[in-house]
Amino acid sequence: MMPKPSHFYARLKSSTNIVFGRAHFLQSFKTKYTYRNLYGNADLFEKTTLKIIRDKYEQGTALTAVTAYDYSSAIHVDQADIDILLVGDSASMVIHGHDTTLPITLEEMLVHCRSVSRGAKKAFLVGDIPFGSYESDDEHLLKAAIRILKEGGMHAVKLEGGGNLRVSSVRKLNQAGIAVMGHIGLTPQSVSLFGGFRPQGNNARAAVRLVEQAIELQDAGCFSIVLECLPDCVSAAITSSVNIPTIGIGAGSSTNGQILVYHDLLGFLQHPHHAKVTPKFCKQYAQVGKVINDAMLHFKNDVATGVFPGALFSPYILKLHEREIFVELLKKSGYYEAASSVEAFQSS
Ligand SMILES: Nc1nc(=O)c2c([nH]1)NC[C@@H]1CN(c3ccc(C(=O)N[C@@H](CCC(=O)O)C(=O)O)cc3)CN21
Ligand SMILES: CC(C)C(=O)C(=O)O
Ligand SMILES: [Mg+2]
Repeated sequence: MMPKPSHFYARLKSSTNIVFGRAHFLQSFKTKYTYRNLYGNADLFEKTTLKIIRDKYEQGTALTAVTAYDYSSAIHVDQADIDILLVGDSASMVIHGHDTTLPITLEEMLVHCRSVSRGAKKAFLVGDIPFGSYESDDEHLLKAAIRILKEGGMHAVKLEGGGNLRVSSVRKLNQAGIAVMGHIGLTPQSVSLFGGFRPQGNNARAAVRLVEQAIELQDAGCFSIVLECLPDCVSAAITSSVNIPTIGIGAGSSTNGQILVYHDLLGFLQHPHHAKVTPKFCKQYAQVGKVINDAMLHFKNDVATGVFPGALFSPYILKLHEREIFVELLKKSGYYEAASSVEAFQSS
């Protein structure tokens, strides 16, 4: 049961120091009422906090992360107890069919976030801040991030890149109470600058810069960092330099966790267009695209040959008595063709 508002004020009033009073109030609120009061199910809430990620990291358990873009994919990811579910701006490519992640809008991302948050009950939900939402000013970024949490139902946001501007953005987001995941290495939103989806950290100076960026992002308050398309030894250097979990994609085995795009992991996209954007570091754990193609052809063939739906998949029945009246009524109204088609049906 939620405490009545009068309890809040009584407790606050009775404290001599308002700062102490607030801390005391929060502590006693937490222990006395537990999160069950706020979220309905304390077990589920516990599982969705950052704590589980932190605990796994500290225990040395590898973290798993997968992207999802809608309700049904979110359920699949969630049911497998994947730790982190990322609503990636890769949706721009795998869902919307663009060649890069640049065109997807904040509004489109929010649709994906809302859909995913309805399906996922356990995973920690992270939403990518799309290109164009943080390049101009922090005000803009803050508004986008707040919408991703408030309207999209995410638990945290992810933003790409390092350097002074990003570090200051991460600080501002943290000040606003928003958990941030960093993302360095191949940051697809910089495809224009990179001139393609080019692997990063392939010379010593660039590799050192990445280590520095990771440390800066950690110090700014990121709870985790995605490392994309880096040599294994560069990921290892980064991972050992920070005390927050690194999550790799095409970044070798030395990170604290791995992330893959849903469709890549499932071998969803067998279409030639996707062959060109399914990176070579993706392991396909199934050939779902082939399963879909085969099912489509099977359905088409069944309809063409009359196998589907057949009696088995035609569940709605007019009882014999009603059918006879139906025929009579049709005849009375002069619908002779309709009547004989019902009769033919009866005799078949
Ligand atoms: N389906 C999908 N999977 C992803 O992992 C993914 C996306 N889409 N979209 C957003 C980014 C883009 N990513 C990519 C895309 C292509 C390569 C790739 O093929 N790189 C080549 C070099 C290409 C070049 O030099 O132009 C490579 O050799 O790694 C890598 C990462 C990773 N992300
Ligand atoms: C590949 C992951 C890390 C991502 O940012 C995305 O899917 O958008
Ligand atoms: Mg992304």
